[in-house]
Amino acid sequence: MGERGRGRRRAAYRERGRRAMTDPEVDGVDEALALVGPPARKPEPHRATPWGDARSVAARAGAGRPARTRRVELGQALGRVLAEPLAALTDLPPFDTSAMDGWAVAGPGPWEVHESESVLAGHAQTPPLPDGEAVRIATGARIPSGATAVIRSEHSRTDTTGHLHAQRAVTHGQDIRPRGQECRSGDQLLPAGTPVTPAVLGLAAAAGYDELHTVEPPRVEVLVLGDELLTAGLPHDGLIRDALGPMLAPWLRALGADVAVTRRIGDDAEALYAAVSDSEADVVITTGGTASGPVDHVHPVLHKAGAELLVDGVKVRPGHPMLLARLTPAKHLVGLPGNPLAAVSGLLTLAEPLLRGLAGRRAPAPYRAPVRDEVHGHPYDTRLVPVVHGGPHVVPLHYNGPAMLRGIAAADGLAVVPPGGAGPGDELEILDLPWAPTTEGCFT
Ligand SMILES: Nc1nc2c(c(=O)[nH]1)N[C@H]1C(S)=C(S)[C@@H](COP(=O)(O)OP(=O)(O)OC[C@H]3O[C@@H](n4cnc5c(N)ncnc54)[C@H](O)[C@@H]3O)O[C@H]1N2
Ligand code: MOO
Repeated sequence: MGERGRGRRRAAYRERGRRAMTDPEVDGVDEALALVGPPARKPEPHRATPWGDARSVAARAGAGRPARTRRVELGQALGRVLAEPLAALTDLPPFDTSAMDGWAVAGPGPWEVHESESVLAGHAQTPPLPDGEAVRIATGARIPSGATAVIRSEHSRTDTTGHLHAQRAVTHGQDIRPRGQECRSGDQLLPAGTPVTPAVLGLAAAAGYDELHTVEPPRVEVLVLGDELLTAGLPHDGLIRDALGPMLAPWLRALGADVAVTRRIGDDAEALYAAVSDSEADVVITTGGTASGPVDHVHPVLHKAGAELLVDGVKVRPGHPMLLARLTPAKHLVGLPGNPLAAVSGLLTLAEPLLRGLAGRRAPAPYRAPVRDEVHGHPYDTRLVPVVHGGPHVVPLHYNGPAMLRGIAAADGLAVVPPGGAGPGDELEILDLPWAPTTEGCFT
């Protein structure tokens, strides 16, 4: 290539780099630098683990320990997962039941009505119903023996002689829910590993349970590092608000963790060492201090604690300095980078698979969706980009830089963008967030 051609190419790279530096959609300084010029040579190989491998390592670390289980009352089981299959303790329904308010009838009509008698839900067995007779019945009440059908009140009329007539054809067994229609005692209703949702609580109660045998949620302690963090008020004098403290505990709970405490620790290696060593949590999560700045104490503290680094950096943007360490066979540490979206990336890359294993949860089925717009890629690493589901596509959101939360706050998922990026219509793996956005904003 001639000098002019090279000059033009350098100018084009500079322009792309300049755009990347200022475009909030482009993911941070690293990408910007990567775009400034064609790499003179391949980058130095580093210890960073490919994104998919890092998730597998974290999942294996979580699954490698037998889960602690406990029987808890139904009211305390929400959000845990079943430690054993949920088997029905009764037939459901437990007896033949009326599905409608109306009349229980026996044999063909018209039927003689006993107005003084009626069968209500919650009452003990009523006398048998002889052929040719009808008795008033409520939804959910036991069907008297001998009854062959239920006629809805609105489909019946009583004549002056006290006889009941059906206004529609009556079929045998209509509007009767037979005993055991939903399940028989002993049937498996749900497998072990099912998250206990409000619906599961309802099913368990209906099936006769007072307590559920559940996996104990892993205990998590969050340590927020940084001298520059304020817990209230407006940023001032180089101090900024702690965005991770308020975000992580509820997010971790949504991932099945029992967050005992969120503690703030300044940039103090001794304090961090003491907090990590003394913690009785199953998982310690730190934020910040993962890089190699003068007050980035996470690596030295792990070294001093004799921890084994299972993942030390991940080929993902944002969040590449994230790490996973084994402090003891029963205690892990996830180091989330301090940049807030980088911390989210670490949460979903390392903390989520680790906690899933410890909480006895099954992995969600991976799925892909076409992306509506072009998404810039990192030259070598995976990118995680906030998206929102919109019709058949997912829509990538702006404001996805490592220090930004504006995009993720409007997102319901993260798209996994391979090195080099994706074009409109390309199918990308999607990591769902455990909630749907409640606000709309001008982000797309
Ligand atoms: N020489 C290098 N420097 C940096 C690298 C690198 O590879 N080489 N990586 C950059 C990347 S990428 C990230 S991400 C950060 C990771 O930094 P740390 O984990 O050490 O985090 P800090 O330095 O403590 O903080 C980074 C940034 O985030 C802000 N922060 C920290 N905690 C919070 C919080 N709770 N709420 C809101 N904001 C927070 C902090 O003020 C900094 O601005 O390192 C780069 N540097
Ligand atoms: O991009 Mo860093 O990876 O800001 O997390």
